[in-house]
Amino acid sequence: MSPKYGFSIDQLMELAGLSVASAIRETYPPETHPRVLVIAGPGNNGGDGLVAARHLTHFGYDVSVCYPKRSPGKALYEGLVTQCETLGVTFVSADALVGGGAAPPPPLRETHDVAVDAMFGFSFAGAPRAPFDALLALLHQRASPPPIVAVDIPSGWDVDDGDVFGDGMRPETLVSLTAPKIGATAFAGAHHFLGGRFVPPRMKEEFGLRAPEYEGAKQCVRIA
Ligand SMILES: NC(=O)C1=CN([C@@H]2O[C@H](COP(=O)(O)OP(=O)(O)OC[C@H]3O[C@@H](n4cnc5c(N)ncnc54)[C@H](O)[C@@H]3O)[C@@H](O)[C@H]2O)[C@H](O)CC1
Ligand SMILES: [K+]
Repeated sequence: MSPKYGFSIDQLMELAGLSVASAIRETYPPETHPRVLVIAGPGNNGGDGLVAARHLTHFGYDVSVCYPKRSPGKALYEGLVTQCETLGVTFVSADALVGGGAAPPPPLRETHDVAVDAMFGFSFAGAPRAPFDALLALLHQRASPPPIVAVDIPSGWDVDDGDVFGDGMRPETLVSLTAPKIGATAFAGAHHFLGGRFVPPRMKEEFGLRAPEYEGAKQCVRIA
C-alpha cells in the first residue's frame, strides 16, 4: 500500500494474516476443524498465509504448510518460516500432497479439515505454472477438497476479471484484504469477510473505499 501512510509491508502482512486466522477461527472452530493446511505461494499472498499459519497455531489448530517456491535471501519470508518452524508447524512438500511417489496420497479431505489458499493474490498473471497447477487441481471442486478459505482472491482468478478460465476452484470462504477486488464479485461461497484492519479515514476518502465498520477488537468483518 502507499508508503505515504507510513505502513511497512511487514505490518500490513501481519494484519492481513491475522485477519485470515481470525476469520477461520470464527467460521471453522478448532473443536470441529482442527487440521489446517496452508498452501503458500511465492509472493505476498503466500506471506499472508505464513502469518495466518502462525496465528492459527496460537489459536489451537494443528497447522501444516506447503511452501514450495521460497524466496531465499528475503529476510521477511525467512523470518516467517523460522517463526512457524519454531512453533512446530509442519512443512510438507507439494509432492507429498499431489503424489510424486509410488503410492498416491490420501484425499486431502481425509487429512485436513480446512485448506487455506494463499497461493496468489492480485499479481497473478497467465496460466499457473508448476507446482501450483497441480496444487490448484488438488483444490478444484472435482477433487472434493475440504472447505477452502481463499486469501484476498481465489488463486487462479484474475484480480479484475475473476475466474477467466471458468474452471477455477470454488472456495467456501473468501477473506478480501483492505477492499474486495473487482474480480471477487463472482465469489459465490457461503462466507465473505473483509480483513486487513488498518485503513485510516484519510485513506478511505482518497481511494473512495466504503468499508463496513469493524466491531470492537475484531480483525475481520463479515460482508456476505
Ligand atoms: N492489505 C492488503 O491489501 C495487503 C495485501 N497483501 C497481499 O499481497 C498480495 C499481492 O502480493 P504480490 O507479491 O504482489 O503478488 P502475489 O502474491 O499475488 O503473487 C506474485 C508471485 O506469484 C508469481 N506468479 C504470478 N503469476 C504466476 C503464474 N501464473 N504461475 C506461477 N507463479 C506466478 C510471481 O512470479 C510472484 O512470485 C495481495 O493479494 C495480498 O494477499 C500484502 O500482504 C500486504 C497487505
Ligand atoms: K489466494
